[in-house]
Amino acid sequence: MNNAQHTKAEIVSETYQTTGLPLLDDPKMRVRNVDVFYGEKQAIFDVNLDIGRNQVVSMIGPSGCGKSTFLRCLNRMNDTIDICRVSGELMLESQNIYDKKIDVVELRARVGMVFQKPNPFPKSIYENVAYGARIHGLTDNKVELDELVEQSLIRCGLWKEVKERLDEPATGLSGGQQQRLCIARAIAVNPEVILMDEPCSALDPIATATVEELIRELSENFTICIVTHSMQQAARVSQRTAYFHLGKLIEVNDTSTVFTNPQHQLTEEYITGRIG
Ligand SMILES: Nc1ncnc2c1ncn2[C@@H]1O[C@H](COP(=O)(O)OP(=O)(O)OP(=O)(O)O)[C@@H](O)[C@H]1O
Repeated sequence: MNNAQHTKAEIVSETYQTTGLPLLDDPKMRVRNVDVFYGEKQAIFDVNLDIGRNQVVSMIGPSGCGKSTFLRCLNRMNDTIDICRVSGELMLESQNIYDKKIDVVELRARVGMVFQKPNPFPKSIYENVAYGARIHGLTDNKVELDELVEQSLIRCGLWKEVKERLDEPATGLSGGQQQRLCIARAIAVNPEVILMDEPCSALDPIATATVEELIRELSENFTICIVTHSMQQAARVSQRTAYFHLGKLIEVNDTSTVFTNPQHQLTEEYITGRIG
């Protein structure tokens, strides 16, 4: 470890208490004292954060700072990693999502996820959207299902592009279309929260702009948490931004404050490009 890194680690441990406004009135999700370990190694340290309703919150920070790990706590996706252990309290409305009685499949319908690489099922465009609704028992009725598929695709701006080819394989769509299809699949089960882990990193600039526009529109009805490597993207799509460093939530505030008037030295160094 060189001196500069050493100093950063010291800054984080000496001053660790999240700067800004991590807590909100009447949040959608409430995270308290969350630690995450992979085996012996701690990846997230004592995070306290409220996720506001019908808002977009961005998670930013250098590679390996724990953004994805934190995001995956919010719908227990870390349960799929054997060595991963999460402690602390994570509430969705008034329910502790780590309660033993929680049905994780139901939880993931309430808190949906969109991944970095578009991952449509190897099925038709129609089936990709209808599948979740069927397995979650929303409807089996063909007319209702048709309506649900159409509405979900309309909301994702994809209907006009695919309505003549609903029975074709989803894998035949472009990358940007596939990602919008994955978002349509997530919203078809009417989630309360949508988690997005770098949803545009595999897309070209035009497809990225379309997905960003979609994220802004969806935030009218859904709570959205997005991990992004792009500060410009965080600035364009989110109302709040959370800056992570070495597993700690250093600063969170409304997005314009984080980018124009950061309160913590580490946030400032990151947004001015001095931490990569
Ligand atoms: N499955 C895993 N097993 C062991 N360690 C892991 C695992 N996933 C992540 N880690 C470690 O946890 C820490 C945080 O990783 P994480 O992927 O959450 O960071 P990130 O900020 O999302 O990084 P990136 O921006 O590069 O995607 C890193 O030190 C990483 O090596």
